[in-house]
Amino acid sequence: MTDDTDPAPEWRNFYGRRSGKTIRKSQRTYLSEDLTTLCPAGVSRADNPERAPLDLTAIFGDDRPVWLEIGFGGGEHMVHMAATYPEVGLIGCEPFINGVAMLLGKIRLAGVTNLAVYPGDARDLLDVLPAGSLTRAFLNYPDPWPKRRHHRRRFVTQDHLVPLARAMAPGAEFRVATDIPDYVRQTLAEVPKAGFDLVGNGVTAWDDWISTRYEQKALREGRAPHYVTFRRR
Ligand SMILES: C[S@@+](CC[C@H](N)C(=O)[O-])C[C@H]1O[C@@H](n2cnc3c(N)ncnc32)[C@H](O)[C@@H]1O
Repeated sequence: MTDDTDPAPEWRNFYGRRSGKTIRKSQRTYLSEDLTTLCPAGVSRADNPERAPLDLTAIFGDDRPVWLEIGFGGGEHMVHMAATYPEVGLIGCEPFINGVAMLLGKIRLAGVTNLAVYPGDARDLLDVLPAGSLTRAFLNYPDPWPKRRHHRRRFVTQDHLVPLARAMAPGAEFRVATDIPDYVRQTLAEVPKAGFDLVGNGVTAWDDWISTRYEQKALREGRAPHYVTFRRR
């Protein structure tokens, strides 16, 4: 199949450039068949240059609570949350196209319908989420950027946290899981500055947690998980 006949060539081209990876034919099928319905219109800058807020009621079909997962990786946590909380709408973003394809496969297997997917950068999505629209957000094993000169690329910087705080309702919960002690340090220093209070910081997972691919890798390599919880002021 050539680019000209692919029903969703723009996604393949976009991610081909970003990740430098080839998308397998089976994954391409998921992308073209499922992403069309799961990806809300109006998130990308090309689609929505004015950055008008998304209509979450139209996306989920009613006024249900909406939760966000940033960087869902292979999607196991996102599908688990969607299945555990069918009364909630889950919106997730992930720029790694093979991760998006894995999520789409898991959505098919689980038969969950309360999800929306943005195959791109969290900042694009945060820009267009209505103010105060989220009641929970998950940041599971964000890219660690271990070198000191790269710490400013971490998600837990004000460039990301201020838009996240704007999108979250007062009292909303923000969960961060990481295996990197210096990431915990930066999280504890930066997240409260953006308008959150720390409500939990431990090595015991949340009751409804499901271990992710990245957590399994960390455990195999001998790194201990940290589970940090904040509440939006
Ligand atoms: C270390 S992986 C963890 C994946 C998954 N959450 C897990 O626990 O297995 C970090 C993920 O964050 C994604 N990511 C990095 N920057 C991002 C951004 N700006 N917006 C959304 N996702 C991002 C990466 O593509 C990657 O899949």
